[in-house]
Amino acid sequence: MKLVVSVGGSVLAPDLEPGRVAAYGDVLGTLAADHEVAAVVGGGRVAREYIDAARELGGNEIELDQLGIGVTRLNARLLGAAMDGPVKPPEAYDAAAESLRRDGLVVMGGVVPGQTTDAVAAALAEYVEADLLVYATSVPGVFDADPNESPDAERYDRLPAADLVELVAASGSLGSAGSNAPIDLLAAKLVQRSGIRTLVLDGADPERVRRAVRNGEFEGTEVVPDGVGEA
Ligand SMILES: Nc1ncnc2c1ncn2[C@@H]1O[C@H](COP(=O)(O)OP(=O)(O)OP(=O)(O)O)[C@@H](O)[C@H]1O
Ligand SMILES: O=c1ccn([C@@H]2O[C@H](COP(=O)(O)O)[C@@H](O)[C@H]2O)c(=O)[nH]1
Repeated sequence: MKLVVSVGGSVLAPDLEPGRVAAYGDVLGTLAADHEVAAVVGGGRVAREYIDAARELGGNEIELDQLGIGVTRLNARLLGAAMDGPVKPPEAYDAAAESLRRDGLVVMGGVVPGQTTDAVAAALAEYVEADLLVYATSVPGVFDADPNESPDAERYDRLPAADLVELVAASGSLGSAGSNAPIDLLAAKLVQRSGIRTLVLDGADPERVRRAVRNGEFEGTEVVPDGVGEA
């Protein structure tokens, strides 16, 4: 199977704890024994802190995105170091696809301003024709409202891709650099377009990613292609 895993910076390195990065490296490395594995790493709190500081200094949104991309690539290097020694993460989809073909494993961060690594993961999944896309994030799925703001928010177990697009668009998440949402709008649209099976789960423990891939056991939200499961 060809697998793309989006590893949120907030789950990989919330506090730069090497043990957690090693645990992710171990899980992805083990999965790579049986599958082709591409990991796309986010920027997390550190990216947001840089972006906030640069915004106060008067940086424009593209400059702030570029800072964010820099941090995602640092995090990608960190995860790469945990797996196979430090490597420079590919900066474009064709280079990432080439590494994936050659090595069966690739780790990358951001690509261009104006999006998040959610969209990078969805685009890479479409580019390499992945069988499965997993978002390992800081919340246990997609909810009908932000679960960190609304204690009564309910999780979707299965969500048609069109509904995901609608929900993300309604939340106004297509915003400024460093904004947070379960998946950004571009990612949601790419997931819809590609029809690739997509899971959103709590990635705090990388074992959840392993179980989801290995046994199909997972708690979170499965984004299903439009029309699937409808009467
Ligand atoms: N409807 C929703 N369902 C789930 N999460 C939501 C929703 N709306 C907003 N969120 C927010 O989306 C965020 C998703 O996690 P987060 O921003 O930490 O992204 P990440 O991709 O895991 O990591 P990174 O920090 O690298 O961006 C959470 O902070 C959560 O509060
Ligand atoms: O392709 C990309 C990836 C990221 N950015 C910017 O970086 C931050 C942090 O990325 P997350 O995926 O949200 O952790 C993001 O908010 C963007 O500002 C980008 O511009 N392009």
